[in-house]
Amino acid sequence: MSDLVTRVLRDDELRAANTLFRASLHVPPVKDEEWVTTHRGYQPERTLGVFDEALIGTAKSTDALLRVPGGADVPLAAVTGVGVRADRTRRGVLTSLMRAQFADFAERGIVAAALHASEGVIYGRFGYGVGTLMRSYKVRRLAARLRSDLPTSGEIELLDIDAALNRLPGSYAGLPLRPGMMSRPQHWWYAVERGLRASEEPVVTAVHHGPDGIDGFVVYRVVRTPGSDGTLKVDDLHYGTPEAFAGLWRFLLGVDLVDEIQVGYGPVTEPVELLFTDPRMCTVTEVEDDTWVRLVDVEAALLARERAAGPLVIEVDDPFLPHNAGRYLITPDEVSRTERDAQLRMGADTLAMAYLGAWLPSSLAATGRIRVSDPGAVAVADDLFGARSTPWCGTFF
Ligand SMILES: CC(=O)SCCNC(=O)CCNC(=O)[C@H](O)C(C)(C)COP(=O)(O)OP(=O)(O)OC[C@H]1O[C@@H](n2cnc3c(N)ncnc32)[C@H](O)[C@@H]1OP(=O)(O)O
Repeated sequence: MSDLVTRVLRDDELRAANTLFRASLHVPPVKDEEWVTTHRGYQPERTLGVFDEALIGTAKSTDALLRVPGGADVPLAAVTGVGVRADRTRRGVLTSLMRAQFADFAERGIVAAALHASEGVIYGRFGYGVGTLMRSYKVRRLAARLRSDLPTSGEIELLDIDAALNRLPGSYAGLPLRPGMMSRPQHWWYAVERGLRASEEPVVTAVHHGPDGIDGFVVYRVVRTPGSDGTLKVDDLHYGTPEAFAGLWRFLLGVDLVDEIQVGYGPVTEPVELLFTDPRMCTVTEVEDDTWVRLVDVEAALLARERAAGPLVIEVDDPFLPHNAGRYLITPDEVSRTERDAQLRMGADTLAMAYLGAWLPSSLAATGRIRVSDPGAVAVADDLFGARSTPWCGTFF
């Protein structure tokens, strides 16, 4: 593999990278007329390519911010567009891309990286772990009744695509974020634009106006098949107040010619079923991994999140990013390197699974992912990393 070259791609090489990525997912290339909007989704200088005689592998990222427990934001690289030419897989091309990406992230002070994995076996070896979770659910639109004690204030307004692209970025930026959520950089909205404009079904955006402006929105499509009522598919749903939560659902339940509402990407701990007089109107169809998170700078990551318990000494193994390897003393006041004996030992991937609160350390210990030298430390770690709600990213990239 020594004759491989891995480097940042020039702007005029991005289309080939996009075509390669799509081919690796068995998806046709974008059409000429779609390339203009697709291209705008690429942040300059953030796409890597691996070459032998030709381009054989690619990965890209977008700079953003990650909300961590306690409310701080850390620099995030949102990684996507990973693909290797089918006749060049299993020769270390992805490994080379990951090494080059992490070197760049570390140099630029990125604290964490995140991605949506196409398969569960790929990214653990590079120190990524399941850091947020998501659930899919469906609601019986014709039978569901909202509880009478829900708030009723606020107004719904429909926006066309141009107005939505104009107003949603600012609206999203003003909403409170859960741990695991991220800022949405302009390049992300550019990438969304192509999907909105290329959709076969009309895409509808409804915003909820509260007393201080837009405090929630939903983006959806209605899919109708001959002989049956439609299915309303929610692509994006965010809100900042109970009024907006109830108001958006009141609106969705009122959309005509719809039998079922499907939400494919929601938070695990979002009490939608409690909006209805009969909670069984909502059926959870799937709970699965959302983002895989990689702590590029373990010390900075631990410092940034809330630490309401401790002291705790953990040892982190990180063969892929050795600067992270070693022992850390974590207390409510500080995070520092230490020579003290470790109470818990874990890989960087496992720490990433606990970091945002997706998995309790006791669960990680029970499944052998955390090696325990001091059994009393497991409860301390649960108090330290345990979350009030299951982290969720809520932005697909
Ligand atoms: C964030 C995103 O964009 S997710 C989309 C990822 N892309 C895809 O799924 C498209 C289709 N797949 C591909 O393009 C490629 O197979 C990739 C990118 C998944 C892997 O690329 P490769 O160059 O084959 O990976 P590489 O050779 O560096 O593999 C490193 C190790 O991971 C293993 N590995 C990599 N991919 C897989 C896989 N899909 N299944 C099982 N093992 C895998 C390799 O066997 C190797 O193991 P080893 O070190 O024990 O020998």
